Amino acid sequence: MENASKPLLRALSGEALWPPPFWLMRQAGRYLPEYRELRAQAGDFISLCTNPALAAEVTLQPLRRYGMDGAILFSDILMLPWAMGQGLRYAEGEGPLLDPIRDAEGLAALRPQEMRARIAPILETVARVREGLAQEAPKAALIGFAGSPFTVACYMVEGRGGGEFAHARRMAHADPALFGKLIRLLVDGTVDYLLAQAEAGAEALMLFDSWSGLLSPSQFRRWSIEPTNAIVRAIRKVRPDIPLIGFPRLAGPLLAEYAQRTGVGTVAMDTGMDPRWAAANVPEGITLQGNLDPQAVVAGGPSLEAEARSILAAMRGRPFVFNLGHGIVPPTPPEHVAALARIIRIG
Ligand SMILES: Cc1c2[nH]c(c1CCC(=O)O)Cc1[nH]c(c(CCC(=O)O)c1C)Cc1[nH]c(c(CCC(=O)O)c1C)Cc1[nH]c(c(C)c1CCC(=O)O)C2
Repeated sequence: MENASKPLLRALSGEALWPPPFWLMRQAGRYLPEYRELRAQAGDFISLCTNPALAAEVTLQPLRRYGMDGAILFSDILMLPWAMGQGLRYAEGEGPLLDPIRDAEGLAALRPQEMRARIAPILETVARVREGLAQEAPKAALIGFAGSPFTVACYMVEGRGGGEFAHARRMAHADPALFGKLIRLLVDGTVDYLLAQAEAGAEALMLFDSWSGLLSPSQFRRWSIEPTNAIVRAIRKVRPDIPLIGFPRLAGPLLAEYAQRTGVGTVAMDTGMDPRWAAANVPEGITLQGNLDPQAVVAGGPSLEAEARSILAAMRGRPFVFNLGHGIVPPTPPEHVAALARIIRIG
């Protein structure tokens, strides 16, 4: 299927379509009973991410219910440090736990040379999802992804989420040489990883910088914009036309500078971003994506409808992809997602 006939790829390449194409961050996951069933079969989360048959199935589940325009590879941003040899587990109710890297020895213990072999099952998932889409949803496009270096470094240094990543942010100030070395390792690893996903069949690539909004403006430029730009330039050399989406969550007004300077063709807006401000301050040629509050989807009803319509109205006439401002949360009733899909499709 040509790019030209896939609405998501057209919008990501700068076309204003109405109604806009949509997909939802974390569209595969615990809010779906069919996900919980396969997750239980797989055992732990890493086993699910490294089982191509199950991971491909989970990727396709939300499209069967809701007909999104995009499927996002079922994996996790922390599979990259895992593939580089960092200890990782997902504890029930605690989220990811990693063996923290706090010094040069910890960094030296990583084995980036093993990465390619360890991501093989994830690339196999990509290939299977492409086949599945060709069969079941030929107009939907496959999005590959990675975390941005800063956000992945936050988890690698801290060892866990749930706080404000004080150790990682402190290391960035106190030992920028060491933190910079970690960031460079992640830039190179992320370029390899994303190009491998593209080679395996991913049609667009997204970089999640979920925690870049914790940085001061100068640190944001150094640890979010610059590494993202390095990744974009390296990918463009090999894949000049593949759509790239950047998500600098909580960046506030720095979203405009991120859009101008990273080179991504699409920026994803978080829940707190005013779409009208973004429309006025992000260059016209850049596609916007977002940004419905995931809690509005949990609530459903008139508030869901009013919020969705207000985003649609603000984005009319612009290259735009409807999405949430952050991932779907587990308590979301599946029928509210169906209601949202109907609202978007009416435009
Ligand atoms: C920061 C981050 C992570 N992972 C991700 C981010 C960036 C986006 C964001 O800010 O949310 C990205 C991610 N994680 C997952 C996907 C898969 C594709 C999809 O969006 O459907 C994607 C794109 C699956 C997942 N990643 C995780 C799950 C839940 C695992 C389970 O089934 O128990 C899923 C479906 C686990 C995870 N993974 C991560 C955390 C903090 C957690 C625990 C919290 C939680 O459970 O939601 C790290």
